[in-house]
Amino acid sequence: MTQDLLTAIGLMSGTSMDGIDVAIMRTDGERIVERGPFLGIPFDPAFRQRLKRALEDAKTIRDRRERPGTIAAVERELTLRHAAAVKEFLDAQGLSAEEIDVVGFHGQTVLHRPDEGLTVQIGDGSLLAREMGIPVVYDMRANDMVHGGQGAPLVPAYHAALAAGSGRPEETVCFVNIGGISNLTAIAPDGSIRAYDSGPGNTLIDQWVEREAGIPYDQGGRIASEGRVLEELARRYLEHPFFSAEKRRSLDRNDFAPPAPGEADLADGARTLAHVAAASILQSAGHLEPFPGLFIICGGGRLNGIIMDDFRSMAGRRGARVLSAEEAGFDGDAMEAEAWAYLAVRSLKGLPLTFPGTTGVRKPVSGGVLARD
Ligand SMILES: Nc1ncnc2c1ncn2[C@@H]1O[C@H](COP(=O)(O)OP(=O)(O)OP(=O)(O)O)[C@@H](O)[C@H]1O
Ligand SMILES: CC(=O)N[C@H]1[C@@H]2OC[C@@H](O2)[C@@H](O)[C@@H]1O[C@H](C)C(=O)O
Repeated sequence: MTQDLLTAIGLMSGTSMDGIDVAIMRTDGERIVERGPFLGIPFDPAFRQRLKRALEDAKTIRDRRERPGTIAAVERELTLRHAAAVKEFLDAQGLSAEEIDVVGFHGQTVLHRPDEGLTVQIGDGSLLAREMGIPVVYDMRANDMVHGGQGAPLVPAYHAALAAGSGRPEETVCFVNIGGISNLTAIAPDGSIRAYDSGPGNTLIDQWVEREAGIPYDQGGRIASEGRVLEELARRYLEHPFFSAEKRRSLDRNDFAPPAPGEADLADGARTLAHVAAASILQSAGHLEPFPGLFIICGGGRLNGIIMDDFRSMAGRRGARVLSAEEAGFDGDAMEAEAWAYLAVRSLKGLPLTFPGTTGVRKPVSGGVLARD
């Protein structure tokens, strides 16, 4: 593996627990030479329930190698599902395993407590490498934490590469990923990066509509479009100490809880939580100096029209433009999986994955564990 340009597959299963994203790219770990096709494979409801159970079981973990309760079995199943996803992707693209240099494997975050220096992503990198016959880089967050970082977000190095490939901007450009949790990366014209988690993204909406209506998410924001914002409830979320703290900290899915039953009807709850998702990004972007001129919105939340409308009008009042990833020439579904492909190549080359301006790590550090096939 001495050649400069590598072909890498990235695998992401994010905090929404909606499925496995597969992307492919060619890169030298600095420039993105080519972004390829993308495949999203949803989890069936029964497996999502097993993942949720694993998140519950993870609450007792004190050492990141522990696998209490159902976790060991779920980790194996998750890994085999990733191997099957790669096979499906390769078959669909007419590619063979020999044509892939490396796979970047995120795994599933089951616990994230940056204040205790603890982050756990389940996923057996060695098993995945053996199943696929391709080397795997996994566990990319741990080394950052060892060096005083928050262990997240890791996508910013990739956002910076995308921005660098789009020419020199004259204003601060801010990538926003609205996944289960939202995070942002601001890239100044001089190339400097600031990044951090910005608040709850879709996770509250997903948990709310699942509990109230038995559906996994509010498609297009249609339920929200029939409701109104409950100001009291919204304020309770937006006054959370996370937004006003001196130090930016990364979030766990459980840092915010959905409204209690009876606090809102279905539509008003969905509308209020969509407003909270948009307003939290704006509140968090308020820590940036100068305020960005352009926001590029990625992740599943960009498909919720109410979040987008709210965010457009709030950012517009601050004089900023808002584009979806696609409007900016990127693929908003594939971006995180692409990032894991990019980071895997950086890891192989010993390049930094995180920086003081992204995770608060003491110095730029690489990371990840290499499992050979
Ligand atoms: N068509 C749609 N309309 C509205 N919301 C959608 C749509 N499609 C996806 N979403 C939302 O996006 C979520 C998935 O987003 P994404 O895949 O970016 O998150 P993730 O990668 O799991 O999370 P994270 O980035 O926090 O790790 C879904 O759970 C849902 O809430
Ligand atoms: C611990 C963990 O898995 N964090 C996720 C989560 O989902 C979004 C946000 O919170 C971000 O910090 C991170 O994922 C993205 C992919 C990242 O590390 O950049």
